[in-house]
Amino acid sequence: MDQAEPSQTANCDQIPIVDLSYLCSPNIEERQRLAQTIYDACTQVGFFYIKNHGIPDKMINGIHDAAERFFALPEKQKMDLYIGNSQKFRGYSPLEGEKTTGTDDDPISAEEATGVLSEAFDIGYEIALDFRKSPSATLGPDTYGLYGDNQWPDESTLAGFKETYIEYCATVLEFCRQLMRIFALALDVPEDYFDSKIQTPGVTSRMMHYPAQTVGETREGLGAHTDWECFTILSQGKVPGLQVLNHRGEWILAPPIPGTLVVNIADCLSTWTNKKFKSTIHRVTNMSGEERYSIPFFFGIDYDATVSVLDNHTSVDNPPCRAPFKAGEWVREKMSKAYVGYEG
Ligand SMILES: O=C(O)CCC(=O)C(=O)O
Ligand SMILES: [Fe+2]
Repeated sequence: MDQAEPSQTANCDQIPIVDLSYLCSPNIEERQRLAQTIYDACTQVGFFYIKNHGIPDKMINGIHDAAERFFALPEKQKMDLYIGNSQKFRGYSPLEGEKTTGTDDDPISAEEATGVLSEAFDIGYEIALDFRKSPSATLGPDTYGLYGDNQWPDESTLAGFKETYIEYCATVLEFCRQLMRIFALALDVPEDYFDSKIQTPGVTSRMMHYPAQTVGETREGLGAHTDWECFTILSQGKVPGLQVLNHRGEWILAPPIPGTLVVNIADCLSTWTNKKFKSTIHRVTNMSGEERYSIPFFFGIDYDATVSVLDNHTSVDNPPCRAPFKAGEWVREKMSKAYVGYEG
């Protein structure tokens, strides 16, 4: 892993903490200052903790309780929601259901891919988790087969589970739209630059459960990877396990810090910036001796929208790193590789 390209490693020994108090400040200078801090974190590290983010503790605790209740269900009940039954990669993925497939520069072939030491429950964008959509709205075209059709446990199995998860996602989704405006400022484009591209955003969230690893265990909780969308908002609960690759090829720890969430830049936003923002490689190894639960929320632009390197981030000496592509095409291809064994 010491061969990774600079845009995928953190240039630091520690993950910075960013105070988001001014995220929605009416004062543009305060927003600009925050944008500069975020620019520095994204160009040097690709990961940062956020505090004063406005997502209530009660909601975060509620979603972790829901995750613990979900994973405590008998395997049979979880398998009723098996992700392999979904055309859209939604549902329950049992222990070792997902494979470590490596990164673009350091891929692991399907034959050599090992199962991860975690189980997960995945959902994607649906109308109910978007405060901006009326409950009677319907989903538009689904060119890439990634919107809607979540597999939810019944109320009789897990009372309140769906409502809790939907409310959490709706709140985080709105927060992400706001964060996208600060990223626009940080990238020196109009603050509303991305607004038209996040009408029906490409969103996935997952609950994850990592059993405590024992000494000598060679499987990882989650293998080294970059995320695929624009950025990720991660709630880690209380148990450490997340590690981030730095420029010296060392895995630095990103333990939970009370009152914070973690943000990391993912491939699509890194591409918009011609890789100036790092999509940093990370992994999870749970050596804590305790069960670990985390809730990543992956935020991307509308699947039908095009990711295209920003003109003001290219020059004759620094041409676009990639030709424009549809967000949905990229995400679908990545998902098909990670969930080896079925096509979705
Ligand atoms: O569980 C974590 O802390 C990180 C999970 C993660 O990196 C992912 O799901 O992409
Ligand atoms: Fe990740």
